[in-house]
Amino acid sequence: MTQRLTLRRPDDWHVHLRDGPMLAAVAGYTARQFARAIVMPNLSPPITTVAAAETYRDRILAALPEGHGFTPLMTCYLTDDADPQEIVRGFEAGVFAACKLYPANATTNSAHGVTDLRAIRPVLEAMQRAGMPLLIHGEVTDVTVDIFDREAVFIDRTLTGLVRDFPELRIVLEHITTAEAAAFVTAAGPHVAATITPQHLHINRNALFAGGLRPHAYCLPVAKRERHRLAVRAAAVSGSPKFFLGTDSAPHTIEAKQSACGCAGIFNAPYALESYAAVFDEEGALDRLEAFASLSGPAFYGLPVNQGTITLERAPTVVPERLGSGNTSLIPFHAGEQLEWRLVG
Ligand SMILES: NC(=O)N[C@@H](CC(=O)O)C(=O)O
Ligand SMILES: [Zn+2]
Ligand SMILES: [Zn+2]
Repeated sequence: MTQRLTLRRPDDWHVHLRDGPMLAAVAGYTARQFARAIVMPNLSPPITTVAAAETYRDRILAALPEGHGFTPLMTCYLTDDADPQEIVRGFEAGVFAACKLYPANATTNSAHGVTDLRAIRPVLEAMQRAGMPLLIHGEVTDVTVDIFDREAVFIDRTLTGLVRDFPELRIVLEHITTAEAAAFVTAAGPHVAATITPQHLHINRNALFAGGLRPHAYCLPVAKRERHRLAVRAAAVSGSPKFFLGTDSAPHTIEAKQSACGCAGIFNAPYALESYAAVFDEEGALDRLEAFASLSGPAFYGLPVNQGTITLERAPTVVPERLGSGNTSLIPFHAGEQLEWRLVG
């Protein structure tokens, strides 16, 4: 049995670091586990300009402890009136690593998202020419579509056409949750990839209702049936460079989660690597964790792999019931559970 695992320093290709006191509370957890992270722009108001991304990046760096060695990779939130020039200028200046497409009202802080892809065709054309990645929250917002089908329907109604019309556009289907998404990405060309969260590898939709309503298991896209979890797991451990790590760590205050209308989002940053390691271990695929966590993401984004390594040790780790204090007290993913791996440095 493998007892120690040393990997190139990994990156998180999808994280919500928030702003203000919540940023201060959570940034260190991500910086402790990852060298770089793609930081989601769904603040209120969203990050839509180069200037806003630069000042947000400064606030992230200011929230980190001395000597953190962490690089936030900033993203631009697409709206119907997104400006292709501003976006490409930000990409070429090294401020924007990618653009994020939220279908309007699909998820947290997506009210300003795109209502009709036709509105952003000039942006997509400019991104395709520049080689700038498009990151997609892939769910339809049509309320007549069952919530558990919204990802699969998005693939049929939107993504298939997008990939056909923009064959050179680099696309990441974020936080995939279905067998359909895994199959679509596998079958698509090398410009199409996907990120996978820890929660969608660990839980199926039963977790939302285990003995009662479980707000801390609620995120979007919502966890699906077991057969989908198994398909997403198979994709993650397949060794395919199209599937890589993106935690989608999405902290909300306890009050916002434990509410009559609770927010979507699972806070998984503190034990993300331990959580992924558990999955790769259970699947007999620990030898593929490095590709998933540290190699395939940089390859897709055209960035160098990180210098240095991290080490995971087989040792029981009990995840606390709660982290932090006051207004930024948070319930982490796996709260109160034991994971069999520990990040030792
Ligand atoms: N994943 C979530 O459930 N929530 C995210 C938004 C998102 O990534 O869709 C958030 O910002 O809270
Ligand atoms: Zn999302
Ligand atoms: Zn997200």
